[in-house]
Amino acid sequence: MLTQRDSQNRDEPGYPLIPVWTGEQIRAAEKPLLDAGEGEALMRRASWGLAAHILQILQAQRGSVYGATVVGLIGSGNNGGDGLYALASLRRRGVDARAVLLRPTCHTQALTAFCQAGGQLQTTIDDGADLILDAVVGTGFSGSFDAPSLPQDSVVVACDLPSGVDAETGAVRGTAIRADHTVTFGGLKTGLLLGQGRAFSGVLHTVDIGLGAHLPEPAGYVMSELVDIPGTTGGAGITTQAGVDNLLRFRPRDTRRIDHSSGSGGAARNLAGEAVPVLRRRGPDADAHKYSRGVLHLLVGSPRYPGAAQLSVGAALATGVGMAQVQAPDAVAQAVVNHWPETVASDQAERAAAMVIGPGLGDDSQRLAQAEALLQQSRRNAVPCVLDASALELITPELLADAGYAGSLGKHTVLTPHTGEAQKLAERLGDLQLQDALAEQKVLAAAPRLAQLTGAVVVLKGPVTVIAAPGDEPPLLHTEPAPGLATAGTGDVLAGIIGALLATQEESARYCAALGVALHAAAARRLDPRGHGRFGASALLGVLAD
Ligand SMILES: NC(=O)C1=CN([C@@H]2O[C@H](COP(=O)(O)OP(=O)(O)OC[C@H]3O[C@@H](n4cnc5c(N)ncnc54)[C@H](O)[C@@H]3O)[C@@H](O)[C@H]2O)[C@@H](O)CC1
Ligand SMILES: Nc1ncnc2c1ncn2[C@@H]1O[C@H](COP(=O)(O)OP(=O)(O)O)[C@@H](O)[C@H]1O
Repeated sequence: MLTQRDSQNRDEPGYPLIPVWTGEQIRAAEKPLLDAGEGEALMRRASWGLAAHILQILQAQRGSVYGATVVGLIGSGNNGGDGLYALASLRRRGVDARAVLLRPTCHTQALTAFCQAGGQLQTTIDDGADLILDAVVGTGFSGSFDAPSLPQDSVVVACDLPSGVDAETGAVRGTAIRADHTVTFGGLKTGLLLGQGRAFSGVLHTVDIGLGAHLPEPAGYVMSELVDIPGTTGGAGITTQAGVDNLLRFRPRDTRRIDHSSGSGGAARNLAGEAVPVLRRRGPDADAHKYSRGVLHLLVGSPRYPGAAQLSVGAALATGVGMAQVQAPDAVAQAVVNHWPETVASDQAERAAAMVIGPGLGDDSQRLAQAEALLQQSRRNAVPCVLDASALELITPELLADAGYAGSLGKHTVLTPHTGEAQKLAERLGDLQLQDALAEQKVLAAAPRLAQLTGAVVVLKGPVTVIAAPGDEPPLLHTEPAPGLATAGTGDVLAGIIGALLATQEESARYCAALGVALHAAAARRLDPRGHGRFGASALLGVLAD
């Protein structure tokens, strides 16, 4: 039976978590199967899935597959083998599939299968091809890649990973082939979502090649921007072909197509019927009052940056709190109250269920002293707290070493640095491992390291945002593009959103931080679905409540 709360939540968008692995993890999962002599079977499954996706793409593009021209660019390893087997399958469906061998050697059995299906080798890449298949190099990529030039008008499909993209970091080494679609095997790879990998991969499709039980704990979970789609979600440890495709293809504007009336009390499920974790905001209890719902205390703004206070308070109100109270110099507090009359100006944080410390404090020494005192109060009483912007400068080796706190800020504290702020923190804490990870743009390593060093939840912000908690829970990633967020003040909005969630949700700080990041980006994508970036941070406030 559904409770009143469940029925409210069913209308609330949720963000299913999809597991992702590094290329090395996928290769390690394949190893026992390869050792058991199943390599050929894996390759057949991969290539069959690849061909099936190419047929769908051709069908959508041309209205039919018969007579379509596909040119495969074939490398020397198993990636090329997958490509050749897929081309052989396509020929059997009436596709004019040809191959260009880009290296002196290739997978011999796959070449034989291609030739037996009537395939011809050629030395040039035709201008008129409907589709180019990039099967030059996949997870075995080393060194640097020199991408061939491709005809402008052909759709490009990458086999497993666009050639030239690092399977772990998404970095392009040399030049890479830019794909419109990537069909990847065994599970989503981090390199398809991080760095330049996201832009080079196009639409992602996955093919389940039966690695299931061999897959290790994921390197992280990517938050999908979706509501419930019963039966179509890729779950932990299982990546389902239809599931992940649907998840990654859906966009917020498509949500009207999703049937809220069917389903299972709001839980997303994978094709095996298993529940997958979904991040979802809860509304207030019917019998809540403002104090039980949660008071958020914000120490924000300074004479130099009064606007930051307006943004973070406005974001907290639009996200939903029992009460927002602002601690700021009189003129700043007055401006906030004039703009948001429901706000209470207060220098006392006694009733606070959560705090936001930092947006707009700048280098105002008086404000920073107040911030330090409030941080100590949060620490003493374990009050959930967001530390943002210049409040991050309060984190020093001495603060962490403070007796009684075991070298930790505590899992109730959320730090929200962008990579520049994280770099400064790394230097202040003297941690070379973190400095190196940041310098190499290895955000999936950097965020957990900072969480480990501080004992706090870390939101490492950027085009891809990584949320990591101390301990062994895998990091969460937000990768859906929202380039318009690269504008002043959006970080202040994020701090207010996360603060409101900490004050009102019965969930961990890690959960609230991740949900806040998803709500923030979803608001930007609703406001600016095409990514034109023609909005300022304050416009986000108007769409946060949607
Ligand atoms: N291992 C397996 O059993 C399976 C592997 N699969 C496929 O196999 C791929 C991995 O296969 P491999 O381990 O053979 O590796 P790849 O085929 O990805 O790459 C290795 C080959 O590419 C060449 N190469 C490396 N760096 C290069 C560069 N910078 N420029 C040009 N050529 C370069 C190497 O000389 C080597 O021959 C996966 O991406 C996937 O497509 C799938 O068939 C599923 C099963
Ligand atoms: N190119 C981008 N794509 C998506 N999100 C971005 C991009 N650049 C910045 N962001 C997001 O915008 C916000 C900026 O925060 P921050 O740098 O603290 O801004 P400010 O201090 O001006 O408020 C973060 O949430 C970050 O993840």
